[in-house]
Amino acid sequence: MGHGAVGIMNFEAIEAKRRSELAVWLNSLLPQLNLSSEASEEELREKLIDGSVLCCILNKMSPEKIHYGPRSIHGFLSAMQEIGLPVFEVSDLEQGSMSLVVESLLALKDYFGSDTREHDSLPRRRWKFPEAEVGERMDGFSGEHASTSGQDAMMPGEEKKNFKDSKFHSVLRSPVMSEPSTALLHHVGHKFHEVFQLKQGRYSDLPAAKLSEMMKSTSLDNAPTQSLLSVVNGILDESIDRKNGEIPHRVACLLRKVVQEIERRISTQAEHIRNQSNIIKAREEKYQSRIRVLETLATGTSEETQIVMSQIKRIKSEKTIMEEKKKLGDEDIVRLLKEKENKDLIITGLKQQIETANKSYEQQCLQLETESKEERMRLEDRIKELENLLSESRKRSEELEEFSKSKVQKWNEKEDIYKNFVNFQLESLRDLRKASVSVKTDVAKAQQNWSEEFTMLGVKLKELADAAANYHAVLAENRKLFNEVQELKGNIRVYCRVRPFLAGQIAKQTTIDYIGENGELLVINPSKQGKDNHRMFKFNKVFAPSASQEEVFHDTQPLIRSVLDGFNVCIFAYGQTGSGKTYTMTGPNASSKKDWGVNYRALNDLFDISQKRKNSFTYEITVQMVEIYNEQVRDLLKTDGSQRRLGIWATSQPNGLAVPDASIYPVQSTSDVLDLMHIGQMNRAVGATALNERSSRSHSVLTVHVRGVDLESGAALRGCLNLVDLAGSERVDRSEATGDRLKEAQHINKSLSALGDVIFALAQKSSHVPYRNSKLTQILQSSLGGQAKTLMFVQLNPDVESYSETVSTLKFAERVSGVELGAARSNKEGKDVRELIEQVASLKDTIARKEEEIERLHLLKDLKTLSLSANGEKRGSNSSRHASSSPGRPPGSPFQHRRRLSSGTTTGLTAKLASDHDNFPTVISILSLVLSNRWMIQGLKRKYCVSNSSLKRT
Ligand SMILES: Nc1ncnc2c1ncn2[C@@H]1O[C@H](COP(=O)(O)OP(=O)(O)OP(=O)(O)O)[C@@H](O)[C@H]1O
Repeated sequence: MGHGAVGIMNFEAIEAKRRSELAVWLNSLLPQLNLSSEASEEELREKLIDGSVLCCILNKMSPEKIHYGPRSIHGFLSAMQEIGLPVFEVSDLEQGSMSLVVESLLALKDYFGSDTREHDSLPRRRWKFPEAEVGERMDGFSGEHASTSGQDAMMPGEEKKNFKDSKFHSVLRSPVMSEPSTALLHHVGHKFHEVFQLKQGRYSDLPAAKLSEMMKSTSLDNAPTQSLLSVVNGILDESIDRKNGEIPHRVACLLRKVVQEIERRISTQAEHIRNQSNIIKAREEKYQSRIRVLETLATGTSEETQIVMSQIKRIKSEKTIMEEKKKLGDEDIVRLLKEKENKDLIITGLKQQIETANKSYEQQCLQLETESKEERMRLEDRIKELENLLSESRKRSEELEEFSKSKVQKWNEKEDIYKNFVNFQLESLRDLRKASVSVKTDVAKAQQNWSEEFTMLGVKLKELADAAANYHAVLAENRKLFNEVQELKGNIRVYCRVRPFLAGQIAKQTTIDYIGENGELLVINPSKQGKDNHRMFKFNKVFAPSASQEEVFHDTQPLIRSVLDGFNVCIFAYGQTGSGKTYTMTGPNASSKKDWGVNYRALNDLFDISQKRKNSFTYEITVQMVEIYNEQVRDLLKTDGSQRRLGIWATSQPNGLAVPDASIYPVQSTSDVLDLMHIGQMNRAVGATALNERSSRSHSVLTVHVRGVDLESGAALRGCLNLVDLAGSERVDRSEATGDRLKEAQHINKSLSALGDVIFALAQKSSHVPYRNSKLTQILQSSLGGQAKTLMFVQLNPDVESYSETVSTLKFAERVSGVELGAARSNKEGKDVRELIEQVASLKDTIARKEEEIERLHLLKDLKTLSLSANGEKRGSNSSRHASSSPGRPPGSPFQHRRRLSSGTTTGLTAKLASDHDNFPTVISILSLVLSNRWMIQGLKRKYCVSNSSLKRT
C-alpha cells in the first residue's frame, strides 16, 4: 500500500474518530439526539442540517444566545464568528464535506471544555447574574449581549466592569480564563476589601453571628482570591495593631476559612493548569500526528490535499484560539503560557514547516497533477493500445482457440484413424504372420503337388500341343464334313416356292393342291377331270405361298457359308414370268430388311461370317452384276449409262471372273451391296409384256467373288457366288409376243434350253457339257460344274391359267433335282498354283477369243450358205444341227440338244489336258487351222505342259 493510501486511511480513521468524539459530546448535551458514536457524515448532516440542533447547543452553552433563533444556521455561525471560533459554510452542512462542520463543533466543544457538565455549570455560574443586578450593572452595554438569566452571585462591581468591556466579555467565555487574572484579582480583592469595610467594618468588630453567617455563606466561594488575600492581610494587620496580638477565635476561623479557600483555589488552578497542560500535550500529539498525516498526504491526491487543507484551516483556527487564550491567562496561565511559549514556538515552527510542506506539497501536487495528467493521458493511450491489443489478442486467441480446437479435433480424428490403422495393420501383420506360416506349409505342400502336377502337366501339355497341331486339320475336317453333309443332301438342290395370289386374284382357282413337309407338291388341273388332272412332284423343299423371305433364306444359308470355304455356288430362280423370281432373289423392297431377298441376305450373311472369322481369315469380297439380254452381256454396274457389250471367258474360270470387262466393286458392308444393286436394278432392261407389265426380259447375274486368306498358313480360298434371276420361262406363244418381244423370248428360251442342256449333260456325266451354247451357261460355268453347289428356286404361279406352265416348270425342276453333280471341290490355292491358274486363265482367255472368232466365222459361213443356197438339203442339215429337239419337248424348251463342237484330234499332252479342260483339243485344232503360227502353238503347248505338271504336283 502507498503512502497516499495509508494517509487516506489514517485520515478517514481520524475523521471517524472526530465524528465519534462530536457525537458523544452532542449526545451528552442533547440526549434526545441519540446519535450513534459511529455516525457517518450523512447521519450527522441529517441531524444538523435544519440548524435547530446547532442553536440548541449554543443555547445550552450560552443561554443568552437564544435570541438568535432556534432554526437559524446563520445565527449559529454569526455567534461562532463572534466568539472567534472556526466556522463553516452553509453549503458544507447541506452537501459539502462535514469535516469543517465537525471541526467547528469540536472547537465549540473545546471552547467550553472537555467536561460538559463542568462547563455546563461553570459558565452558568460565572455568566449568569440576577436579573436586577444585570439590569443595574449593564448600563450602556448593548442589550444584545446582555445576560438575562444569570442567577449566581458575583461581585457586582467586577461584573459590571467586565461586562462593559467587550474584550473581557470574550475572555470570560474562554474556559482557560475561568479564573480571573492576578491583576484582576488584586483589583477585585481591593474592591472586596472595600465592600467588607463599607458594609461590615472591622472584622473584629463584627458580631460572631455575622462572621458565622459569612463563614457559612458561599460568598467566599464567589469572592475573588485577591479580595480573600486582602481580607487575610486585613485580619493580620488588625491583629498586629492589637496589643495582645490575639486574634479572636472567630476571626481566626474566618482566616482559616479564607486561607483554605485560597488553598483550594490554588490547588484547583494547579489542577486546571495540569489539565490544560495535558490538553496542550494531547493537542501537540494531535498536531504531530496531523503533521505526519500531512507528510504522508504530501504524496497523496488532490482530494487528500483538500482534506489536509481543511485540517490546516482548523489548526489555524485552533491556534488563533490558543493565542487568544494565551493573552487572557492569569498568572498561572501566564506562567503556563510562558511554558507554552516554547510550544508556541514549536507550533510556529510546525506551522512554518506545515506552510513549507504545504507549499512543497502544493508544488508537488501541481507537479503531480501535471505528471498525473500526462501519466493519465499516457496511461489512457496505453490503456487504449492495450485495449486494442487485448481485443486483437482476444480475437486472435479466439481464432487460435477455434483453430487449435479444429486442429486438435482433426489430430484426434487422425490419431484415431492412425490408431485404428495401426491396430488394423498390427492385426493384419499377426494374421499375415499366421498366414505366412500356413502359407509356407501350403507352399511346401504345393511345391510337392506342383512338381507332381508339373510332371502331369508336361504330359498333358504334350498331348495338348499335339491336339493344337491338329486344330487346323480339325477345322478343315469340320468344313469338309459340313460340305460333305451338303453333298449328301445333293449338289443341285431344288426348292419350290409358290407365289401367293396377288391383290385382285383372290377369286382365282389354284393349281396347288397339297404341299408336304418333305418337299411333296401336288398340283391339279381343275379344268380337267380324270386321272391326268393332278400330278405329284417331290423336291428338296416346297415353300407355301405364306412362306416368308426369312424362312426361304434359312434353308439357303448353309450354301453361303460354303462360298467362304472356297466353294462356287450358284443360286438361280427359274419360273414363268410373274411367278416371283425377282421377289425371291431380290425382294420387293430393298429398304425393308424384312422384305430382303436371297441376294441381300446372302451378302449380309457373308459379311457376318467373314467378320466372325476375322481372327483366322481375312476376306476380300467383290461384286459384279451383269445381265444377259438377247444373248448379249451387259454390265449393270456401269454408272455412266453406257450399255457396252461385254466379252466373256470361253471356258470356266477358276477365279470366277467369267466377264472380265464387267465392273467389279469391292464391298465391305451390306449398305455397299444395297447401293450397287440399286444401280444394277436401275440399269436392268425391263420390258412390258401381256403377262407382266414389268416383266424382266433378261437374265440378271449378281456375282460375288470371295477371296479368303488363312492368317496362319497364308493359304487362300476363292469362292464364287452367282445369284441369277432368270428371265421368264414361259412359252413364246403364250406371251403373245411379236417382233422384238418375240426375239427376246426366243433368246430367253434358247438360253434356258442351253442351261437345261448343261445340267443334263452334267447329270449324265457326259464328257462334254455344252456350256458355250449360251452366254448364261458360259457365265455360270464355274458355278454349274461338278466342283460347284447349285440351288434352283422353282417359282410357281398358282393360277389355274398357268397350270400348263406350272407343270412344264415343275417337270424341268424335277429333272434338275435328280441330277447328281458329284463332290464339290473347294478352290484352294497355293502360291505356285495361283500363278499357274492365272496363266491358264490367261491362255484360256486367248483361246476363248479365238474360239469366238471361229464361231463368228462359222456363223458368217452359215449365213452365207443360207442366203446363197436355195438348196433345202443344206438348210435341213443346218437346221438339224441348230434346232434338233428332244422327243416330247416343247419348242423353246431347255431340254433341246444343241450342236456339239467336235472334239477334234487329241494327242498326248492335249488328251491329258482335256480331262480337265474339255475344249482344249478343239481349240488346238481350230487354232492349227485358223492360225498357221506354229511357234504360238508350240509356246502354248509348252506353257500348258508346265501348268499341268505343276497342277499335278499340287
Ligand atoms: N412370295 C410372294 N409373295 C407375295 N408377292 C409375290 C410373291 N412372289 C411374287 N410376288 C408378286 O408377284 C409379282 C410378280 O413377281 P416377280 O416380279 O418377282 O415375278 P418374276 O417371276 O420375277 O417376273 P419376271 O419374269 O417378269 O421378272 C410381283 O408383284 C411380286 O411382288
